[in-house]
Amino acid sequence: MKIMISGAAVLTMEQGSALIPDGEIIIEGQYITHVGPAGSVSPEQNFDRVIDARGMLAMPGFVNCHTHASMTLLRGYADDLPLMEWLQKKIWPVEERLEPEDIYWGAMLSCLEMIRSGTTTFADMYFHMDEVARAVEKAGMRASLSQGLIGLSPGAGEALSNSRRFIREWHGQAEGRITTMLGPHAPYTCPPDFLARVLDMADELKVGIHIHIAETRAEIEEIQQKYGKTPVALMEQVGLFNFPVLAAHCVHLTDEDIRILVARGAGIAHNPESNMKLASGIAPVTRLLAAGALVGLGTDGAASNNNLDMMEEMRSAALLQKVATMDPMALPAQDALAMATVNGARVLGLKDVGPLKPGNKADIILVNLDRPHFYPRHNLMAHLVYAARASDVETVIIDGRLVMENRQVLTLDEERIYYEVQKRAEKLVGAVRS
Ligand SMILES: CSC[C@H]1O[C@@H](n2cnc3c(O)ncnc32)[C@H](O)[C@@H]1O
Ligand SMILES: [Zn+2]
Repeated sequence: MKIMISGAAVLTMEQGSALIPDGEIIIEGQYITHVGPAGSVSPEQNFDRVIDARGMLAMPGFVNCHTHASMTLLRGYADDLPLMEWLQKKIWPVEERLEPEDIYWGAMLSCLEMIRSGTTTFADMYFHMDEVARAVEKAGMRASLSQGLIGLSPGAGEALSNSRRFIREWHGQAEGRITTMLGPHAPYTCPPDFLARVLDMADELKVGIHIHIAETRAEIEEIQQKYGKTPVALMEQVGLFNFPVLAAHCVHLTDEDIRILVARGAGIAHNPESNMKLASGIAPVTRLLAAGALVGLGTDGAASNNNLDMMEEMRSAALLQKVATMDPMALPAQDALAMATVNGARVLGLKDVGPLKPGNKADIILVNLDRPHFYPRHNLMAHLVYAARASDVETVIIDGRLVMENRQVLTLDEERIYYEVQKRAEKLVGAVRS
C-alpha cells in the first residue's frame, strides 16, 4: 500500500522538533519514505490512497510507556485509596477471578480508547498476556508486552516458565508490531532470589525488563527496612540494570538513585495522573531530565487514572512539574511532547519508531486543527500540550495502515466491545461484592 498525506502541517519531532507548515508525507508498506514541503513529491507518482489533510497536523503517534490495558474492566471500581490498600483490598481479589476472555475484552476496550486518543504504541504488564497480544494484533496497534510476575505468589515459578513460552511465541509477531519483555511486578513483590531467576531468563531470551520501582513512600520504607537500601540501589545490586529496563514510576529517588538510573541507561515511565490519584507523590522529572535520564510518559492502568488519554497525561505532566518546582519554565511543552512521543519510543527500545522521517515506521496521527482552542496559531506545540483534547485526533495510522479515519476505528467493533466489557465487569465485581 502506497499512501500520500498532503496539505498537513507536519510536526516531525526530529531533533529540534521541525514544523513543516504545509507538508507531504509518503508511506510505502510499513515505512515512511518521504517527508517534505508541498510540491516536494513528483506529480508522476501513483498512490493507492491520497489523504487530503488540509487543516490537520501530522505528528508521531503517542507512546504510552506504562499501562495495564485490561484494567479498563476495573475503571471506577476502586477509587480514592492509597496504592497498597487499593491493591490488596480491592484490585488483587478481583484479579484472582479474571478469566482469559475477560483480559481479552478489557484489552480490546483499552485499544479502542487508545486509538481514539492518538496512541499508537503501548507498554503493558498484566496476566494472561496471550489475550492482550491477540487484542493488539486485532486492533492493529504496536505494543511491548510483559507477562506480570509476582515473585511472592505460590505460582511464581510456573508464571516465569509461562513468560518464556509467551516471549518465544509472541516476540516479533503481528508483522513485528509486538515486542516482549519480562515483567517482575516490583521490588516488594519480587525478592532478590526471584529477580535473579528473572535476570537469568532475560539473558537467555535477550529481552528487557518492565518493573514498577520506587512508587510510594511505603515501598521505600519496606525495602529500606528489609535490605538497608533504596529500591533503585537494591535493583542495581541484583544486576537488573545489566539489562534494558523499563522502570515505571520512579517517584521517590535519592540523588544516588538518579545517578544510577542515568549511568545505567534505564528507561523511565512517568505516570503523573496515577501518582496523583493514588497520592503516591510527584516524580522528580525535572531533576531526572537535567541529569540526562531517558523519560517517557505512561497512564498506568485505567483503574488508577482513570483514562488512557495521553493528551491529558502530557498536560498533567507539564503542570505538575511547574507546581512542584514553583517554576513555570519546568517541563516546557516541547519536552512534554517529546516524552509522550519520540522519547517514549526510545524508552521502549523501538529503534525505527518515533520521529516522522524516511526509514521510520509509519505511526502517524492527524490532529484536526479546525477547532476554537487551536486559535490563534501562536505556538502549535503549546496548543497540543495545554489546549488539545483526545477527540481532536481525527485519523490514526499504525505501521502504515489506517486504523482510524475521520474518528471511525476501522479495526474494532465498538458496540461489541462495550457489550462484552459491561457484561464481564458486572460478573467480576458482582462476584467479589457478594
Ligand atoms: C503483575 S501484573 C501487574 C500488576 O500490577 C498491578 N498494578 C496496577 N497499577 C499498579 C501500580 O500503580 N503500582 C503497582 N502495581 C500496580 C495490577 O493490578 C497487577 O496486579
Ligand atoms: Zn503500573
